[in-house]
Amino acid sequence: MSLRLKFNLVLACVLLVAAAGTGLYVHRFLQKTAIEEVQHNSQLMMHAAMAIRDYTTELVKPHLDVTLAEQFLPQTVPAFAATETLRRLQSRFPGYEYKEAVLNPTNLRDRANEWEERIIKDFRDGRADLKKEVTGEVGEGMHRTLYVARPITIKQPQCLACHSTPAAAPPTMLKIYGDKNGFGWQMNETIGIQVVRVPMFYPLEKARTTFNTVMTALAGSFLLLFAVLNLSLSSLVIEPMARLNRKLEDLATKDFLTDLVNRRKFFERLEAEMADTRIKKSSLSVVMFDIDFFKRINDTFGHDSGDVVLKATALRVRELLRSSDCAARFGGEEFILLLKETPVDAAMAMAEAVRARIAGVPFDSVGHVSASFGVATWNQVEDAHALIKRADTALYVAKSSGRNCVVQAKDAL
Ligand SMILES: Nc1nc2c(ncn2[C@@H]2O[C@H](COP(=O)(O)OP(=O)(O)OP(=O)(O)O)[C@@H](O)[C@H]2O)c(=O)[nH]1
Repeated sequence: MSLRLKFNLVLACVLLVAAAGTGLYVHRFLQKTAIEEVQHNSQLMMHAAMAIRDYTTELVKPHLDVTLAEQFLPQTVPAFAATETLRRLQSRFPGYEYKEAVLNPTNLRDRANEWEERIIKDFRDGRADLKKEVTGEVGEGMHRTLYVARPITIKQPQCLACHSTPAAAPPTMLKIYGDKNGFGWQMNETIGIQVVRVPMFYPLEKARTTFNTVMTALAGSFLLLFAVLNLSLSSLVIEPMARLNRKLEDLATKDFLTDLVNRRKFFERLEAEMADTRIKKSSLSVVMFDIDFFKRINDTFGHDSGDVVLKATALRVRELLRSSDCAARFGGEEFILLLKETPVDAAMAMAEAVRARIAGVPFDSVGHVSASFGVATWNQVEDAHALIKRADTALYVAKSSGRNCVVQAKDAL
């Protein structure tokens, strides 16, 4: 696995974990904030209703009670005042509701529905604490609302003036509401609940939009970070390392005088090509050659001139080889060629071409130079050392046969 792939996998994992962690935290925080906002709004409505009730009882009712004998004014009833006032909010704030739900109301508009009845009964039967509010959620999606319910318990005897029996009630009230409903209330009886309903859709929708915005910004930042870290990784680590690796590879495999591969690399290539040749059932040859009387060149023209001859020889060899072949400096003034898919006749011809190229054109400031050649074709059985040994022996024969010639190695026993 490449360094970049490993780095990107680790980085992607870290960023995913960070995004998931942040997402979870932000989501919870926004949901909590949205619910708190709804709760705050519901408390605000409940307290507004209580304030209107108190205002009506203390500042409105005493002034209008004197007219009760001639005309019953519902505006003097605290429940009516609170309900009517908060109902006017609904045109500006749809879904925000206040209701005084009663089991047996004077005004049938206030009759409790099924789930309100359940809450009233919870208070009446002691399943809910009369001193506390009950809160909960109803509905789904767009219609999901939070409700707060407080018990309405008869605590003041003057309430019973209108609600004990029709005979005790003001005739002006009976004229409006009749004598069928809203009677029989008892002291300390929980007759209904004040209910506030606040829609949860808007704060939750706001939380969802905020969450999406935060996560999109986070994803954008992470993508930017990903790109910047990748670019930095390339320029600060991967490219310098690749350059260093190439240098190390060159140091380990190249001959720096001739720029040919060295002995170690040649063996590696030879063994790989032998395996390939065996699979393809093809042929492979090596040509070993050594410059004749090289010591004399050094001694006559100097060591530097000897180096120039070695470099020029490498160049001449390279010009003749195919790209699939390989030329190596085997040591001192000794070279070796690896010829792929080359039977012995073609290898002999190549060796002869190289010999002619070296001997045919004089070298700068040194003049005529020659070399002796040994050619061996792999017999598909021997190992790399044995093959080279046979080429070396043939080269020795070429040297002892007068030099500047090509000798074919004997077959291995
Ligand atoms: N200039 C130079 N000379 C080298 C290098 N490596 C080895 N030599 C010289 O090559 C010479 C090889 O000499 P010998 O082994 O006697 O061979 P030769 O003189 O070529 O004689 P034959 O091979 O028998 O034809 C030695 O003098 C080495 O010092 C090198 O990198 N540069």
